[in-house]
Amino acid sequence: MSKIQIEQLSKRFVKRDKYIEALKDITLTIKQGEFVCLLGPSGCGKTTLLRILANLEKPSTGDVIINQTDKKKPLQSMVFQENGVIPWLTVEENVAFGLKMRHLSNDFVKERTEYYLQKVGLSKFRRLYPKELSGGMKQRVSIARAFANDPEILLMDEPFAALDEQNKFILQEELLAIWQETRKTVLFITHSIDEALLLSDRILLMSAQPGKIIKDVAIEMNRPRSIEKVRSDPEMTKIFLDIWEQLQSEVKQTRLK
Ligand SMILES: Nc1ncnc2c1ncn2[C@@H]1O[C@H](COP(=O)(O)OP(=O)(O)OP(=O)(O)O)[C@@H](O)[C@H]1O
Repeated sequence: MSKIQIEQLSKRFVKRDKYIEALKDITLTIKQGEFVCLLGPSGCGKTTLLRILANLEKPSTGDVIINQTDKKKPLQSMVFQENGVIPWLTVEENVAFGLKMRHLSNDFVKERTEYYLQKVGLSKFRRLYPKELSGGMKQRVSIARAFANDPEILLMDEPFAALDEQNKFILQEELLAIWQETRKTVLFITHSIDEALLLSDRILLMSAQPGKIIKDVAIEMNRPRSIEKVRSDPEMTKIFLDIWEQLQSEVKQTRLK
């Protein structure tokens, strides 16, 4: 069943007296429960596409349809690279925030909050404020909140980009464990091919500006995956090199513009 349908989408921005063609003719279907990573050179329009899906930006032309199965659920939740937590709320209050806004029963909010705090290993830090947390802990709060909201789709914009390698691997595996349980439809932006290979059912590669989808690769490796398995698998190495070459050529084009 299709969860997200994008038809002939283009986006132009006006900057001073010039047009910037950020996205061009994007047509795409994402299935219910699919984990899709979006890769592409800097400035190719990845965040713009995510913002359109989050209804923070309107397409210039074309349509976006998110297939809503439950009207009581939010359509989407977003996780950003940084600053996604509310500084004056505790860890627990941050995770519960979306649920409280929907006026759900206190017992339900408490149970869901507790569940996701445990999933990301933050139960004993529940009373801390964001300024008392490390970068990795803050991202865990954002992930817990996004999943606790139980949205129709999850939009993640380089959520691990600011973390050190070790923390990144741990959070990637935690995210996969929660995703495998919930089977949310996820659209995840990354600059890392390794990250995309580890996480995705499918990788979409975008061209240099104006952003178009130039490659759509199914990643069929069995789950659960680990970075060690991904790096030692010959098929994954082949896909890595293929995407690497194409990405390099798109990055070079960006530099020539
Ligand atoms: N509100 C805006 N007004 C004008 N131009 C914009 C606006 N938002 C984005 N752009 C332009 O649209 C293009 C795509 O930007 P976007 O942030 O979507 O790219 P990106 O692929 O996410 O980049 P990065 O990988 O560096 O985060 C860029 O040229 C950017 O300058």
